[in-house]
Amino acid sequence: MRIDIVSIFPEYLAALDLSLVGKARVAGLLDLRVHDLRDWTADRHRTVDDTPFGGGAGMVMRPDVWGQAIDDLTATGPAHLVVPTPSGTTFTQRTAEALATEDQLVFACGRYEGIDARVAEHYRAAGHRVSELSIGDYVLNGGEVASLVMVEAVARLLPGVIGNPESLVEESHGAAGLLEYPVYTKPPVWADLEVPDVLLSGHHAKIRRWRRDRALEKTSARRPDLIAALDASGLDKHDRAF
Ligand SMILES: Nc1cc(-c2cccs2)n[nH]1
Repeated sequence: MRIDIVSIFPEYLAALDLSLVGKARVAGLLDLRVHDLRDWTADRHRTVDDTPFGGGAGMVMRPDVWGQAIDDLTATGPAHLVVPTPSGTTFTQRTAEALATEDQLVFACGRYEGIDARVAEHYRAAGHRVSELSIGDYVLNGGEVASLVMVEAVARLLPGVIGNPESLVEESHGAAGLLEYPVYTKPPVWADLEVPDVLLSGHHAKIRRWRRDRALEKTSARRPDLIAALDASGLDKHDRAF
């Protein structure tokens, strides 16, 4: 997969050189390129924004500069344009799974009051998939942090990026559709707190059952909406024996 991220603060994306995503890039599992939007400006001041038509506070990012950048970056084939915005549809694990199947993602990091609406409109009309996505109901100063979140969530789903793909099933919001059970490691007693006996029993069926029960318990308590979704998908009732 190729991922292009365009920003007026490309250094904000330096975190993608580190850890899991950084290693995946070095290993050639992910072709990730970060670009400075101002490289596509034509004026001396490298202008990327202007005042909003219709008035109002702040500045809007120009469509012509974004058009130059996105045209260049999508010249090799169909790409999925991702525009982080607080007014977008909610980015979830399902969204990450869908994006992870794409050949190319282009993240357009908006600043100021946003990107001229014609950019998304133009690329939809040109046949590109365009997703305006929110990572939550709060407002950031720009799309860079949201892009970091989404790129990490997508990259870790790519083949070979994480060591044990089985762990993707049982993690929160994974294929099981539940929040993750509580985990423990050495020492067996810490701050006068012991590890649940079942986890020391070596009885794998009981451990599996205990973990499922704790995952169902936690999900019911914290995210009843996820339980409702599971019910709708046919969660076996006795499966809730906790
Ligand atoms: N979820 C979310 C996205 C954003 C922004 C994206 C671009 C500018 S602000 N804020 N909150």
